[in-house]
Amino acid sequence: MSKRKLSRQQRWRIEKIQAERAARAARHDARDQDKLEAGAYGPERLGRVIAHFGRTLEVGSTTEDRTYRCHLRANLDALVTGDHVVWREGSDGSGVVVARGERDNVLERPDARGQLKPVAANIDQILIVFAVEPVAYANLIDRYLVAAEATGIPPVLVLNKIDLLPEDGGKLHELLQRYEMLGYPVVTTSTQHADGLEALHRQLTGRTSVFVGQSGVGKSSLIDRLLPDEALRIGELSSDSRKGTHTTTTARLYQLPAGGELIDSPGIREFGLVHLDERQVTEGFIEFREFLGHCRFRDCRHRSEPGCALLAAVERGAIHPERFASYRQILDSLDDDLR
Ligand SMILES: Nc1nc2c(ncn2[C@@H]2O[C@H](COP(=O)(O)OP(=O)(O)OP(=O)(O)O)[C@@H](O)[C@H]2O)c(=O)[nH]1
Ligand SMILES: [Zn+2]
Repeated sequence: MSKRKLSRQQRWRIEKIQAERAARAARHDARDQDKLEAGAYGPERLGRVIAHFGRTLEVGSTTEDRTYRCHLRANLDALVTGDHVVWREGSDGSGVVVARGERDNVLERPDARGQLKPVAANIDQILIVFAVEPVAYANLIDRYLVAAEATGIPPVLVLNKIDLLPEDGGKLHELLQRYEMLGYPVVTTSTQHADGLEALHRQLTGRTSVFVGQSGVGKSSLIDRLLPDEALRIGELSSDSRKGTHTTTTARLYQLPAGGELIDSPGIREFGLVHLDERQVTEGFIEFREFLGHCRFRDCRHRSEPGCALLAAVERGAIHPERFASYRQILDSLDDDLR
């Protein structure tokens, strides 16, 4: 609803609620300040945000295998799952977060009003899961790759359900080779073999990862196998859901038994289907980069312009024609979005 359409009474109510909130936060903060000064909080410690519910955070300790419920000082901006923080433990076992570490990167998602909101931070790799069945389309993989490139977080391709591959590997082998030649790591998995996740374990160890991909490719199945303490995981989710309607969709950080972390939420899994602009799409095709800026016209849109460096590269085989077709297709879909 636009601001103009609010009645005076509605506006007054909203202002009153906001003022009450601010007053409450200030009271909290004054209390914190008193407690901090009185030494009711322990020394500063490092931690990482495991999950958050508004200004209440679950913070993982870097030195112990447990988490602490913390709140956030009023002078700090909202934190997201994966943020590194400095926090202090209170005498009652809860804590207060006093500072946020620099973010390496942040993953954003549009909220209900279409505005981008951060959902997770400090991610080392985006695992783009696709499968033998439902069959992986190059264009969809490219779309995920472009979205990943726009975040600056390195993508990894995970081909799941390789137990369903025909003997000769079919057309998928060719496709995988294309991405490997571009420099993208490719991992193949199957949740149906005892050792089907070995390569994936290696890729995940020591890093913070997120899984994204189309419905039905096996993300849940993979994550269930990676986090064998499933009962615990589901328990956590259901206890969260009792606290409110939106909490189940907030991202959560899981410790992988072999080392490394996984950040997961339904919103993160859908990543890739976000809106991108033309420049992001063009730069998201990494093999195009060396040709950009070399077209005859500075504002070349690489359609049919004479002297286009991209078209020339396709012509002499330096850019794969299917990748270029995919590029065009993604750009056309952006035009549709605008209509
Ligand atoms: N043959 C085979 N089937 C698999 C494999 N991994 C998952 N599946 C099956 O694929 C189907 C979809 O798996 P899910 O794990 O629900 O897929 P998802 O990506 O989480 O799907 P959404 O929850 O819709 O996003 C299920 O019937 C799984 O049993 C695999 O490696 N091989
Ligand atoms: Zn051009």
